[in-house]
Amino acid sequence: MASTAYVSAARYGKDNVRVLKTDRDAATGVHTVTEMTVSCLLEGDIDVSYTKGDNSVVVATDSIKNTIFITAKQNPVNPPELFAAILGAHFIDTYKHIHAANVKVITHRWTRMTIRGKPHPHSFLRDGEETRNVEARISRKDGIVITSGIEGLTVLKSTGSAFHGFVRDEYTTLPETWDRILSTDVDANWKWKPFADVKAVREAVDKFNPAWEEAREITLTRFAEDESASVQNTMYKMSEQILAAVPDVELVNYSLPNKHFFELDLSWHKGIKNTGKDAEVYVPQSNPNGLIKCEVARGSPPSRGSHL
Ligand SMILES: O=c1[nH]c(=O)c2[nH]c(=O)[nH]c2[nH]1
Repeated sequence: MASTAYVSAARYGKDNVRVLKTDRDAATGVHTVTEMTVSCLLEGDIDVSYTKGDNSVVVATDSIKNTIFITAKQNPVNPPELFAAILGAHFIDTYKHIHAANVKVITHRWTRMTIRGKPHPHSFLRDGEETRNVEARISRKDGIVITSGIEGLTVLKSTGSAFHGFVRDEYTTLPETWDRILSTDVDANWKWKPFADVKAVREAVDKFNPAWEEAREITLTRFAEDESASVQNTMYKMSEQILAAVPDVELVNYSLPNKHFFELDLSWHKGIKNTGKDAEVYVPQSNPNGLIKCEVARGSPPSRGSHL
């Protein structure tokens, strides 16, 4: 049968590779731990593995998993941006027919314990489900493109958030509010200007941790201090400030669920006042939730042309 189909895109590899690396300072006895979940998907001249069952082009996903462990043993895993670049570059440097590697590194929190008022040398706690994420695409054609981010940082403020002036029509039931609870799980990322190769990433190595700290600090400070007109407006201010603080970043993205807390009318019970300025007991909603996203770039918007 003449073929009427072809592989228009393909990638494969190992996902959810869990790795823990310890660093033991011999002089001080202080340990540091890094726990990561790694994904590594390859692209290249691999179509025949799909179309003909020809496995001669397949680097087994099991070998990709082994390579992740060996790369973690032989290289620093901090900052994760450098680790991701080194890991991805290995595949295009080692296999001529592999043209790109897509690496994702999720770093989980293990924060040093404070015991009897002192930082403990080898005990850690999981202080929240927040992760530090890196996605890197390492390709022959485009060099190394890295996006760093924060995910799962859950925050709430009990005032300093309003939402009014929105479209009111025959579909609208939501009352305007000048004071509401605002809560979200922060998913933010910042895309770096492309790097030519691993050497260029090494030269930028001191920029990654401060950028993550800045982005996290800006997110928390803006969230706390902004007299929020909407999730949209608050997230834009955060993005703008990250672009200003980190010159090598070209794009900032936020994706924020609006986790609603409904007021509860309790007036049916002995006339209890629990709405408006008397609201104290709220009902947290699991779903549905708002979902507000934006991407913010440097400079001025391109002209969008006429909509006429
Ligand atoms: O900050 C908000 N943005 C919205 O777009 C929106 N829509 C809504 O119902 N509540 C909110 N809150």
